[in-house]
Amino acid sequence: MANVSVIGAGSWGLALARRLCKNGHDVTVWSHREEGVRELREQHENRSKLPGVILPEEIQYTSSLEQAIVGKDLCVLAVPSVYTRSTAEQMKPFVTDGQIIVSVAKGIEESTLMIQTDIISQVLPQVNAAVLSGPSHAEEVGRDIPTTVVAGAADRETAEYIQNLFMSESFRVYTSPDMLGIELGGALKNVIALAAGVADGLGCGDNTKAALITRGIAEMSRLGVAMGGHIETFNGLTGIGDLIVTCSSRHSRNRKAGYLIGQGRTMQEAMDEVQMVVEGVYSARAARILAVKYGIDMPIVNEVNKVLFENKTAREAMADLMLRDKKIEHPELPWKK
Ligand SMILES: NC(=O)c1ccc[n+]([C@@H]2O[C@H](COP(=O)([O-])OP(=O)(O)OC[C@H]3O[C@@H](n4cnc5c(N)ncnc54)[C@H](O)[C@@H]3O)[C@@H](O)[C@H]2O)c1
Ligand SMILES: O=P(O)(O)OC[C@H](O)CO
Repeated sequence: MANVSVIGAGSWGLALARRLCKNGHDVTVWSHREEGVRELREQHENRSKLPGVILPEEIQYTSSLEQAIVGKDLCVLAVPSVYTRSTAEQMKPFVTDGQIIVSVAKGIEESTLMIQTDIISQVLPQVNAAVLSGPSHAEEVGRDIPTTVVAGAADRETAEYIQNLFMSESFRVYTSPDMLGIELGGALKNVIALAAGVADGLGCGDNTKAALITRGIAEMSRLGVAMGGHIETFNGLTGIGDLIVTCSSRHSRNRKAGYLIGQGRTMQEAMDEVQMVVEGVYSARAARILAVKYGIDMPIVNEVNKVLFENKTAREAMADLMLRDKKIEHPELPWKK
């Protein structure tokens, strides 16, 4: 059994801490708030982030990063992606050579366009950065609803170590060497999920949702492959799989924020109302910059940006997407005549 920690006590960090503890590991959870630590010790539940999921009494809680990191076989980094860099900076004095840090956040850093494991490796070059991602809402993982994810690492041994640590009868873990593809899928799907939510908010239907998911994965794959990710990854759990769950689920924060925008709220009003992390808002800007940099056509990402940041109405954005230049669905396919 391993001695592990989860850095970040939001819904995802706690659902994973519970999974690891139920798998028999010693688990310490770090929260950046002393008050959060006290509540978790007393209540064994985060009533605002993950209500109804009671955590095993064996889990330890701390607000000391030293306690959460020193001597741990593996640390899961589960703070929202906008805090990955600042948290990694604070972890610096305590990490050791080769220590496994598993990123579970989904986002592209706006100022650097970097994925999470690259940020971790830049700030903490001595660690072994890996990723765990896939269609996995905390609300379901916390209730042992069957879920499948992917552990990505630079070497097979690390990926299999993570797989063994997390795997259970309700949490199936695959392995993959394509960390870049995994992370781009996780970040970009949030932008498309905002669009799917907007469509729901406008009162569109299932046809619209299917169109956004299908054309969305086409955009994500084009960019991801141009950046060095593998097409198989975008066709898998961390690509189309995560896109489907985020665009369809009642648990999705990104879809919910999009829904509110579709109903007429501003971006800020929607984020305030969701009260949890809406990472698609940050990744949307990064995705648009990357699309320009790599010369990739990303019409849905573009329209999401215009609605979020340029006061374009959701209805106008939808109309403009529908009336873009006429296209061939798969230009690479040959005609018979
Ligand atoms: N919730 C899910 O179902 C889910 C599933 C897969 C991946 N993720 C990813 O996990 C990451 C965390 O999401 P979440 O849903 O747990 O978020 P959340 O909104 O539930 O919780 C965010 C947590 O971040 C912490 N935090 C706030 N400010 C901080 C700071 N300055 N430094 C460090 N920590 C701070 C807070 O204590 C809070 O508990 C995100 O990147 C998300 O994409 C979430
Ligand atoms: O669906 P969201 O927007 O809550 O994002 C959470 C996770 O990425 C789902 O896998």
